Amino acid sequence: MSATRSPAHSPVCVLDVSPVVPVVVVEDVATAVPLARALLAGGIGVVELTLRTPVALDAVRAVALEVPEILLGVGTCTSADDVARAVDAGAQFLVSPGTTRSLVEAARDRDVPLLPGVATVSEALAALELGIHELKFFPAQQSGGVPFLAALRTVLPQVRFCPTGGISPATAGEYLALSNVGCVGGSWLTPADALAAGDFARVEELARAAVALRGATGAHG
Ligand SMILES: O=C[C@H](O)COP(=O)(O)O
Ligand SMILES: CC(=O)C(=O)O
Repeated sequence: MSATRSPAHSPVCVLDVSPVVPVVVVEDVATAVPLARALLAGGIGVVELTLRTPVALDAVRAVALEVPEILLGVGTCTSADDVARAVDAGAQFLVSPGTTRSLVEAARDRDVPLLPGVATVSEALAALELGIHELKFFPAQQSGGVPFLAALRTVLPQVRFCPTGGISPATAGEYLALSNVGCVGGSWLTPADALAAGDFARVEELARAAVALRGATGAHG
């Protein structure tokens, strides 16, 4: 089954949909649709389903068909084959922990935005050379966190980031207050225990709290 969905127009809109992009590891395909609906109910209009489990592509297909209102990303794309499989399953944008020319070209061939990861200035420069200005900063907390991104504002003002990795509700606001951060990524909105227990009310509640982070960050620094 190949889902047909409109691709997101550019990674710019991916960074602007929500203060937090939920990064989800789906262990049981039956949780995919209810978790996507819970995120939407809590005010989060985007989800990144990672290619880290055997059921991941089935989950993407299910959400693409049954929750068309949510902007659907597929993460942990590490090869051109992953890109093809993700787009065939219904991905509207793609996320990768790193940046390679083959990933960028594969995504462009399919006309689907890619949010590729970088963790150093040289990697960010290489991405700029490939024409990409919207980047994932991964793993964010482990790679220098807020001070690193703050330092980049002066030397790479043309780049905007979605920091992901090790971010929590307690630290997300510091990232969101930076002018070069569009949104943050994190797995805390869809905890494994809540998904296993079918506790989608908790997912909705976590989504609601994540939406409120934007208002709590104040002016961009
Ligand atoms: O693998 C890391 C994910 O992209 C983010 O996960 P985390 O929010 O649990 O650090
Ligand atoms: C972590 C990350 O960047 C991904 O799963 O795509």
